[in-house]
Order: sequence, then C-alpha cells, then structure tokens
Amino acid sequence: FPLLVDPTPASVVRRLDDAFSTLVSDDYFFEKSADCTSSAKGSSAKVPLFGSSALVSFRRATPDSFLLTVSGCTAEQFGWICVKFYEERRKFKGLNHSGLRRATAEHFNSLPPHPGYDAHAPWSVTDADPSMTSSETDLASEASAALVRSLFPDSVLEELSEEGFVVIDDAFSTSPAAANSLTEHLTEAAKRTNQSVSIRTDRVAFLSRSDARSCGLQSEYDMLMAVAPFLNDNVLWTVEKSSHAPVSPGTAARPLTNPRNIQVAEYGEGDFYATHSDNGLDEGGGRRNYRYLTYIYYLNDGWSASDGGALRIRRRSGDFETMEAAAACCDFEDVLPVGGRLLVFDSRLAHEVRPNVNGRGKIRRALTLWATRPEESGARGEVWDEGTEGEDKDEID
Ligand SMILES: O=C(O)CCC(=O)C(=O)O
Ligand SMILES: [Fe+2]
Repeated sequence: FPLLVDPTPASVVRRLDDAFSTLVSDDYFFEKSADCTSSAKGSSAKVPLFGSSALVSFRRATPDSFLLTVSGCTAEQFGWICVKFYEERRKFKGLNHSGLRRATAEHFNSLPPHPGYDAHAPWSVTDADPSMTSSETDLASEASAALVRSLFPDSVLEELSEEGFVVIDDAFSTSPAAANSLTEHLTEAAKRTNQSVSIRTDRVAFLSRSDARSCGLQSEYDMLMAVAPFLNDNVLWTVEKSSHAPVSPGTAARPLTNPRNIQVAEYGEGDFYATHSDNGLDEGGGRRNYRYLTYIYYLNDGWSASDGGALRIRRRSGDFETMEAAAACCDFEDVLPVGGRLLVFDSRLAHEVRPNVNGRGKIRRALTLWATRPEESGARGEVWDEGTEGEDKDEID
C-alpha cells in the first residue's frame, strides 16, 4: 500500500530512509542480512519470525510517494507486519498512514491477537539477547530459573489458584539507581497510552531484554520471563471443556506463552488507573485478548500507605461484564507497590491503581508482564475502533 508524502524535500526523504534503517536494525522483529539491500532507492529487511522468505521493503516509488511492500508471508503474518509498522508510525512522521491504518484495523478485526512466544523451560536468555555470549546467557538463564523456583513454593501456587492472586515480597532487590534510570528511557520511548486520561494517566514503554540491560534491570526482566516456563512445568493444567484447539506455540500441556517485551509504567504525583480488567469480556462474551496471568514487580524503595498508589484488586471479579458491577460486588485488597514485591494475579480480575499522593514528587514505578494462554482464552480478535478520536493527531510534523 502506498504511503504518500507531500511535499518531498530531500531532507525528508533522507529522514524517512534513516527511520526505516534504524527501525529494522533495532527491532528483534526484523533482520538485516546480506541479501537485504540498502540503496538510494530504498531498503529491505527480513522478518525471521515468519520464516526465511518474509521480506519487507521500503522504497521511493515516485518523487513524492513511498511504497512499503511485504512479500513471502501469509495473510496473517502480513497483518502482524502492518501492526508492527503501525505501532512505529511516529518514526515516519510526514507520511499519510491511512493505508497502513486500514490494513492494521482489518487485521485486528478479523484475527486473534498475537499468540506470544514459546515459554522455554528453563527460560533461555540466549534467544532474547543474542548480543551476549552463551556462557553469560546460560548463567542468567539458570539464575532466573532458580530464583523463580524459590519464589513459588507449593503454598504460593495454592494461594494463587485459590485466591486468584498472590503477593511475593522481597522477590529481588533492585537498586534505586536502576529504577530511576527508567525515567530516561521513558522520556525517549514513552507514551501515554491511547486510553483516555479519565481512565489512566500513567506513562508506559516496552523494554526488550537489551533495553532492560541498559537500565541495569536484566535480572528483573529474566525473573519475569522465567515465571511462565516454571508454571508450565509445575502446574497441572486442566483443559476445560470449552477449550479451543491449542494455538502454537501454546499447547495443552504447556499453555503459557511469553511476550518478548516487558512493560514499564510510571505514575507521577496524582497519576492513577481506573478500575479495569487486563482481559475483560467483550460484547460477544469472549475474552478481549490472550492474557491469562499478570505479574507486576514493583521498584519503589520506601513506599508507604500514605503515599497512595495501591493496586486495589477485586476478589473473584473475573466474570463481570462491567467494572462498575465488579466494584460494587466484590471486596478488595489494597496491595502497596513496595520495592521488591512481586504480585501475580488472574488477568481477568478487576483492579485499579489508586492515585499516587505522596506529595514529595516520588514516582511510582512497576514492571509488568502478561503471560498469555492462547488456547484457553476464547479470544477472537480485538475490537478495533477505526474512528478512535485524536489517535493520530501527532502524526504530521
Ligand atoms: O502498576 C500497577 O500496579 C498496575 C498497572 C495495571 O493495572 C496495568 O498496567 O494494567
Ligand atoms: Fe491492569
């Protein structure tokens, strides 16, 4: 689909070419290789996730238009590549993205969400951070598997299954300097989400393992990634009658899959997130996505009740259609976001982040990962509202 640009000063063309090169060299989704050309006319890259033939190229078609071409992949993979570019669209300021936007919306309206990545046992750092040596990644993989084993004795697994959530204190000790370094990352990468400020006011970014490493948070990243492999091996998974056929790479025996990136969120003074479910019911009675368990690791040294910012979780609130009904019916527990605390809960449960009211400008920070369970979620595609107001306001310079 064509991406139009008008007018086309040489500097804009260069900037767009550079944006494409930077995107494909920085993102695990793409891979530059010998047969991927980069010339005055444009450049291309492979998409190893979708096999050896998937290719994306970004070329100047006419003096005032660019063409993004995707080849060698299935229709579903094409949809995922469109989503990827759409997520990165702000790097291509000045282009008309309506074709890309339409393809992304079509994808979301007709296909299920991304199933996630295989949750190896033990969690293998090598795949996530190929720039490290194999002895470094072996050590990190073993350390995170051992840590998670120690954090999830049977009593914790039982509590999680009975209550739908469990709080694990002193899971890890993170230096305040590492936590503070996230702010710099958030300034660069971060965004307010597309959700309205009446629902949430935090800022989020997604960190790859090398991003996490650059903030000194690689062990925290590994710990979060190692939970799904541990649970896959240590929980007796029951396949319910309603289950869908397994969606690769999830299987009936090893149902949890991992995303590649962890979310970091910052709540400044007054910031909050209203009652929501990370995987609520949609209009058709299915689930909105594949999320099955939410884990949140808090980075806030010396946080106390008077600072606010508790995560208020509603017991047994997974099957309510509206959050108002869940909040009215279900009693809650307030979990303070104290440093080193790991909270694990059923992603269906209603919860909210109470306002940060510490009064001293202290930022509340958390790392979040959602373990996904494709075959059991019942999700069939997210509802994508093409008319989302204000979505693209900042696209044109
Ligand atoms: O930071 C927290 O405690 C929870 C954040 C949350 O609910 C979310 O990001 O979905
Ligand atoms: Fe949430």
